[in-house]
Amino acid sequence: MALEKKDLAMMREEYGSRELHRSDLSPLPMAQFAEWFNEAREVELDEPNAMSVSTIGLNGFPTARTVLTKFFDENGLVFYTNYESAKAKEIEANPRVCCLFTWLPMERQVRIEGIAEKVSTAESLKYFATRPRHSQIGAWVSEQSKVVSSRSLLLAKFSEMKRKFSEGEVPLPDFWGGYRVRPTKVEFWQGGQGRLHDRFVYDQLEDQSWEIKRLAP
Ligand SMILES: Cc1cc2nc3c(=O)[nH]c(=O)nc-3n(C[C@H](O)[C@H](O)[C@H](O)COP(=O)(O)O)c2cc1C
Repeated sequence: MALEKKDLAMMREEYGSRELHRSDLSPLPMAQFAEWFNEAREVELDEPNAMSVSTIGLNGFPTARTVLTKFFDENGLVFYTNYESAKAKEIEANPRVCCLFTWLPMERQVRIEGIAEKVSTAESLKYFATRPRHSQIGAWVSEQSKVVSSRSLLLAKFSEMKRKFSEGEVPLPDFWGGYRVRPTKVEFWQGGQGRLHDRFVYDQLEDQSWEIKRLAP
């Protein structure tokens, strides 16, 4: 059912359930991220590890898609994908990416700009081994981002791969693996009353230390 334009314009939430003060912040952005991420898990948000990753398309337009973060630490965030997908080609041409987490029930957003690089095969293998078997086979089946004439073709290829790998472990495809996004700039946004939101940005300096600044909402 289509919303009246008027109704859509009236859709708004009042924020302000929490505040973010400079004194709350960890000196390191990924430590601060860990704190917020753990809080998102504690309140049982749906898929808090889902993030939108933006790349610069080969045509110059920015482009974005959702992926799942499977690991993070002080060195950055890791997600897994097909190394021949559109995003992979874009990262190869320009490794500058932006990751966005939107945790609406907590009135929070985290924006992470950084440089994407492939993780080692050993790291991808370690993660691949933990995936359910059908997901491992799925990685072999999908030529991600390419045009496919029908779903039945995909299903036929899935059956073929299932037969091929009917015994033993499913090997890691050489066209599949992880990217680590090493942050260079991280912004934490906490919704505030009267749209006076709290925003703090961590900028990485040349000596690798981090400078924290409050931004106007
Ligand atoms: C909730 C959610 C999680 C997703 N997780 C992944 C993921 O971890 N890795 C991945 O390659 N694609 C994932 N996708 C699919 C991507 O959004 C995207 O369609 C796909 O990676 C192809 O993107 P590309 O053509 O820009 O390379 C996910 C989609 C959604 C909605």
